[in-house]
Amino acid sequence: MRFKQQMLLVVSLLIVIGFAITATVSFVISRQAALEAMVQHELPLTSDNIYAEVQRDLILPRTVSSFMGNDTFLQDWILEGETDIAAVTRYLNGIKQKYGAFTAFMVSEKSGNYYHAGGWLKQVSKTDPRDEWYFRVRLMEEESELNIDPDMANKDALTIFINYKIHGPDGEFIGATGLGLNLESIKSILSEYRERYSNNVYFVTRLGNVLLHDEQHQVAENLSQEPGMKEIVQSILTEPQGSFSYQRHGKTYLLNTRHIEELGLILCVEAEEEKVFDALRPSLIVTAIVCILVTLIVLALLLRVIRHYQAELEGIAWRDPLTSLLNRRAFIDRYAAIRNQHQRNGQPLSLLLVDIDHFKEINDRYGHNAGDLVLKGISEILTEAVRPSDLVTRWGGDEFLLLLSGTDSDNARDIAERIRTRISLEPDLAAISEQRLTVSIGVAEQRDDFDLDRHVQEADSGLYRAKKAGRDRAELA
Ligand SMILES: Nc1nc2c(ncn2[C@@H]2O[C@H](COP(=O)(O)OP(=O)(O)OP(=O)(O)O)[C@@H](O)[C@H]2O)c(=O)[nH]1
Repeated sequence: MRFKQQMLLVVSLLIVIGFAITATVSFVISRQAALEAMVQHELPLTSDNIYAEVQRDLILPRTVSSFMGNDTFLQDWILEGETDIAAVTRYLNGIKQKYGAFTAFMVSEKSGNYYHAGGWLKQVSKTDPRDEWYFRVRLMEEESELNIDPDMANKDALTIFINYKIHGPDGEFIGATGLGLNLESIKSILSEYRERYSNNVYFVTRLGNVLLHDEQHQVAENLSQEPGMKEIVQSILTEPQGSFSYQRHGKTYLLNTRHIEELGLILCVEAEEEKVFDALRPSLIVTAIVCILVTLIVLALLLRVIRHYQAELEGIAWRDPLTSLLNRRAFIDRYAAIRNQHQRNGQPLSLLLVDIDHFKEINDRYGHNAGDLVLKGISEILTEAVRPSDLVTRWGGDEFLLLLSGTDSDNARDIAERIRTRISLEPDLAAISEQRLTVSIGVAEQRDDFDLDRHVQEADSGLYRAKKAGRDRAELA
């Protein structure tokens, strides 16, 4: 491989490796930062917001339930023997309508009757698991509780019940009342969070049963059934708050948990780790594009610089600094190829060896600078006199060697004659030497058995003849 290509390869490799290292390091750092932001800020913040919204949704129903538990109408109605069922039905229905509750209910301790907005529903029974709540409430120390149960009065729809105790005038327990709230409103909060932040939100009971989840998010019925959660489920159920990561279906999830004491539930907010990297992808793509562009630009510049210096070096190596003509080395380098090509094509090829007459005198009389000007002037005339495909060389000192393609000796001699006349009539050259400046030219056509030395020798013989014959002429060998 050539030096230039090696250089370009090494430089592009260095740039690409440099960019790859920088991009990898910045990706790893950004990934870490994004994960930390997700674990430490986004998930806890989402959890706080949902907690606040759930709280807000429950405040009014709690207040209304508390009001019902302390309402003298209900107390009196129970104590007076529960005679006017229509009155209590109206009362419960009114509250249900006014506060948009799912249900409003009241149970009498004395009769065990369960009333709701539609009237009498049933009698609570210790043996019916559905009535377990009532027997729990009557024994509990607190005045109220929150509970999630199916509502028998509403086709067993899952409902949040706010249960309040009712006391008689002496503080004795005479019944329980309260409101039931539709879970749909809370479910819609979960959907909203999934759509807005693509976070999965679900509620789990203290036993790990998944109670409430966004419809589009599939979760096991109990956290312990989720294989990836085996090791963390105990911590989720016992620690008031927690940050976890676990695997599900080959994907990693970041999970934030928080116990909501008022509901007896655990709020779980989780995000897919992959989604965190989605945000980093555009910056990676931009880095890759910048890397490619910078590499291409640097390579293009490098190529230009290399070409420039290569041309400059070639100029130094192959050209005569005074006249900018090809030097002897360049001529020797090219001669063989040109000669072979002409031989193959059966074309003639001729040399003109041009030597300035009495050049030494010009140098001696007018100085070296004047001599240099003459050399430059003649090189310009020579270049103009032949075709661009011909070679014009400063052969050495005041000698120029011209290689004329497709030119036989007759033509070469004509060209030599034209050059000679042109130089001898050039006023600028005459002005330097204060007399007509002339050249002598040796002409030699290439022959099959000629190499360069032999060919030049032949031209030199012609030149010698021209000089000998009195100069200012062109002669064949
Ligand atoms: N100014 C100048 N002179 C040079 C340069 N190279 C060679 N010369 C001079 O060119 C002269 C060549 O002279 P010759 O070819 O030997 O003799 P001449 O005076 O040209 O005489 P004839 O060739 O016999 O007509 C020498 O004096 C060299 O010093 C150059 O680059 N610049």
